[in-house]
Amino acid sequence: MAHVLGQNQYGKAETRVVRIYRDSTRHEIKDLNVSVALSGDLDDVHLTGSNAHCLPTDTTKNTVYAFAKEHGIESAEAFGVHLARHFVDNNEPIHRARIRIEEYAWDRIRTPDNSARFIGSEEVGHSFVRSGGEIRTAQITYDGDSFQVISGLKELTVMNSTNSEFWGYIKDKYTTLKEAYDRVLATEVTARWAHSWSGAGDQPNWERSYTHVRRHLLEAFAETYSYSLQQTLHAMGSRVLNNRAEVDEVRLELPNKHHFLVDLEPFGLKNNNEVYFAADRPYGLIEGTVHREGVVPVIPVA
Ligand SMILES: O=c1[nH]c(=O)c2[nH]c(=O)[nH]c2[nH]1
Repeated sequence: MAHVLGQNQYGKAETRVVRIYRDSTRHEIKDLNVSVALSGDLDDVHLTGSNAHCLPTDTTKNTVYAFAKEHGIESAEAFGVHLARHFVDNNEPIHRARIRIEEYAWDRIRTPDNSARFIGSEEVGHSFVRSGGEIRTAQITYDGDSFQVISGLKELTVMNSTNSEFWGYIKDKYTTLKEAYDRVLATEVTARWAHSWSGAGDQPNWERSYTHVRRHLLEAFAETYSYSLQQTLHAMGSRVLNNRAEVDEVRLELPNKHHFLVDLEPFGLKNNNEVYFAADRPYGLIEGTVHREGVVPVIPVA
């Protein structure tokens, strides 16, 4: 019985590229993990043994490094747009490119030492410490006609130590959860947001856009008096759409990082919402998309 070759794609995954800008003594760093996935007229590669349509994954890796030198890395998104356009526009059998990028942030190390090799304001121009915070993500897809850019972040852990309640839910014979009128709300945010830019006109200022979207996500989390993580999710997505015209859709994955009050009665102590057991699993997983009216959501539901 003949089998059908279904969707397929290939490319070098997780090319780690670090680009250092040495234009002054205050160096700049871009640290990316780039995964290329190409698809197109690739039946023969799978079916006949002919590699005539196959651009080697090794070449896609080399292209990442060469572009880091030749074009620089202005932002993860701009770099991905560049790569995607290159692979599709220059290789006839390749009809679609999907570039996934993770970006790791570095902070500058500051020191009180004022010796000559330091560049003022206690900042060391060439010394960095990897930021402990979130990982920035980007996915750029190009089909020869238009681009789709989905920016994002993951591992952004946040907590509200009050202003969160959860009550009034369905109760059945298996329900043991006590209604909460003042609880800890903590989550590790995974967010992705789709841009309206699809190739025409200038690209958005991706760095600026990212900074503001991140800020709005955090501000909405902090400012929402929450009756559920679902409500907080909607507030976070809405706030981004209300404030960032370049974004059409926001998808959030919010694990509820439960903080359970520890029973201190056995020790003769009263727990006034002060001592918690931070459980790591299982966790409630709250996921949802908020998008503009009339926009067809494009962010895949993972
Ligand atoms: O914000 C919450 N949403 C839920 O759906 C839920 N379910 C649960 O047990 N705790 C919570 N908290």
